[in-house]
Amino acid sequence: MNYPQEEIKPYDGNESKAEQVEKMFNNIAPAYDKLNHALSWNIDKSWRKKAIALLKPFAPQHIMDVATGTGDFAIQACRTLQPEELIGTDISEGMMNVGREKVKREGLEKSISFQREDCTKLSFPENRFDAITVAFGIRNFEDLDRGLQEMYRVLTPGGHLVILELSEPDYFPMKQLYAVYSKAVIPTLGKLLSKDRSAYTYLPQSIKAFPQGEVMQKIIRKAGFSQVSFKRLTLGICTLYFATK
Ligand SMILES: C[S@@+](CC[C@H](N)C(=O)[O-])C[C@H]1O[C@@H](n2cnc3c(N)ncnc32)[C@H](O)[C@@H]1O
Repeated sequence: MNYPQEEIKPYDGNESKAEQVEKMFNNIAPAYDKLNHALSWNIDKSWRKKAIALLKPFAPQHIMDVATGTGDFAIQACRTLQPEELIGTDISEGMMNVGREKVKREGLEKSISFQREDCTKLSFPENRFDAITVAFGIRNFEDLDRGLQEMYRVLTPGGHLVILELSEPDYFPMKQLYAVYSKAVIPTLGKLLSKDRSAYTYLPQSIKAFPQGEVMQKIIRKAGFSQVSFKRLTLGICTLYFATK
């Protein structure tokens, strides 16, 4: 255990964090998209857009979307970047099944495929991808360092990593607004729509514990990445990290 969020699990019980996270996302998969867009008031779409725009100048052809979930980031990246292949990877088949249906509906099956992979032990060879994206997934890893090292290993030299992660705002008024929103609105709406209150209590707790800004920048560097930069979005409720192998 290196970081506090690695200790925070969605449920009580002895299963590992990875097992509990997989169970949680399988549970909430049918409600995830609706809840995600409702809780973020659709701002998540513009965050993904900003992240994808960073990759555009490099025209990556082999992309992996880690913790792809229901595939929103993968679909948006595929439309904008038009790569030769985009593989969405995740530990939750329930989430990816929703994604598979969406990809079919969008007619993108030729470009996007899904594969069950735990990012802390990827089955891909070295230098396999020229870009990796991760949106709102890295916070759930049982071993953050290992996950970053694995992404570094499978990226080609000069390839890019883009991470979007939720964060806690530092300043008035967003700090105070966020405190109320995360303690009252998120767990209540989460329980109502997904029937899994633990999942939406876990969400703000894991955001609070997760390394942010400069601290996270150092952790990404420690995994081997260079030119690591970050930008706070929407007054700090989300942070966008960009790094190069
Ligand atoms: C909040 S969802 C994000 C989904 C998607 N990226 C998006 O932008 O909506 C987080 C996803 O991370 C996945 N996940 C958690 N730990 C993982 C791991 N170790 N390896 C791969 N995926 C993981 C979960 O199963 C879940 O689908």
